[in-house]
Amino acid sequence: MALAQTITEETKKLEAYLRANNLPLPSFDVDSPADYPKLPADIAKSRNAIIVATKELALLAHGPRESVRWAVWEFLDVLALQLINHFGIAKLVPLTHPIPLSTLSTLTRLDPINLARALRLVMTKGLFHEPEPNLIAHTAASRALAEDADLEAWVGFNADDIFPAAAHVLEAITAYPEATSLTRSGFCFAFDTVDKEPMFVTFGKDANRARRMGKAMVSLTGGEGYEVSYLLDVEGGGYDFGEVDKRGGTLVDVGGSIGFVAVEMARQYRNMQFVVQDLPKTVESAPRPVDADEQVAGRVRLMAHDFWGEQSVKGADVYFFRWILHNYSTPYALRILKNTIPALKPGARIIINDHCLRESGAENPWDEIVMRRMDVVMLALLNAQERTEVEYRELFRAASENFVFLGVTRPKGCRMSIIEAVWQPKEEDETPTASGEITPGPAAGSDGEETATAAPISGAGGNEVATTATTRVAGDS
Ligand SMILES: C[S@@+](CC[C@H](N)C(=O)[O-])C[C@H]1O[C@@H](n2cnc3c(N)ncnc32)[C@H](O)[C@@H]1O
Repeated sequence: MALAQTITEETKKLEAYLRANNLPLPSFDVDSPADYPKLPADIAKSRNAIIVATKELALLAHGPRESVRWAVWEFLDVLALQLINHFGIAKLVPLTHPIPLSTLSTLTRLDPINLARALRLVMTKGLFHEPEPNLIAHTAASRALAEDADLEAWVGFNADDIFPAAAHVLEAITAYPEATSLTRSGFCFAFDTVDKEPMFVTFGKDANRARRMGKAMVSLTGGEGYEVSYLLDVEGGGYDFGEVDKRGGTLVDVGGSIGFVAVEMARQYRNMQFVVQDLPKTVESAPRPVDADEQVAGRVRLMAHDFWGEQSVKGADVYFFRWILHNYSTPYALRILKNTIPALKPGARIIINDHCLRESGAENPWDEIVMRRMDVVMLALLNAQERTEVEYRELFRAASENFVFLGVTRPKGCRMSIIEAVWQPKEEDETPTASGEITPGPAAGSDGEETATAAPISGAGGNEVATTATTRVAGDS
């Protein structure tokens, strides 16, 4: 079988590389590294081929009917991981020696039966093992969960927030088939906030939940294919801010969280100025100073700003949106772009750093799975979506004819794309604010209902999206 041959050949290449470089061979052993080292491109390709071929071969070996029968049971694996994570079991198991199940059950509120069944199901995913009956020990994967607080947060956010939201998507899209409103998503149905508030507002009221999502985002950003370094690696296809840097230009990172992306940019580009905008509570939680290097910290300004209001930093060179527009269906995404327009000077760039979906099957199969899943996560949480190049182009066109869409690039090895447009107003359209000096005004606040009105444009699959959406964007978010 060709797949079996691929697995053999590519595994040999991977193993030879690891041995030649004195690197540990992959193992479930508790002392094995939790991550692969950075591999050269050809070996990374081999590793990917193994992942894809083993998955495909397993599907073929199961056969069509059995594959479908058991595919729909995968949520039970999530349930078991949710229990293990929620009750902090990974931290209760000693790293150095096994623990009797009976002893472990005295350390947790999970009763012995539920503890044992959750453990034994996650064991099938490589977390924990049972060297002898009723003796529980760590594997490398369960150790990672015990030691990596961001990974724990990632599992918690997915299992406790996204999992219930996903379970309510059917109810949400049955009641509201257009699926564009931020307050009518699966998440809102799951947590009883339909027509009350969007997810970000719910999280804004609960510091622990908001912190967990923030840490989960850090875990995702540290994961393979999402590192900020891709964006900044010019030779590898990242964005070249050299020209903006040369003239000491300004980049506004809209929804820039606690500034970690801007800080990485500022470390590489030593002349540029950065403004990081986010909601007040997020900005308050940013480290002060934002970086230990004074030269960097002195050029990164944190600012509370609500992007449902007009952009208050006028005349910057770049308005940067990373993981922002994919959080919103088209009416809202348009609103965000339109709120930026009054601040734009001719030549100003909008740079979006998000997934850009290609046609089905164009990605390598593992990237395809991750990106398609992310698209559905956006549906479940926010009635939002990942977009294709055509949809981005259309989004800019619908926001204003004065945007010139420059296209989409994608750094090698990265799942995220760089989508760029430039503001080129026809002369009569130029506004006085848009051509002058940078005026970082006070943060705009919004205090209640916002109505996002958009011309009808085609959404994914050619469906027309609603032209008007109403969302609460309360100041307490
Ligand atoms: C998915 S995170 C992306 C964060 C960051 N750009 C990154 O690349 O990791 C979305 C961010 O948008 C912020 N946000 C949500 N609503 C906002 C609003 N109305 N105005 C400004 N920021 C907002 C959130 O607080 C969060 O930091």
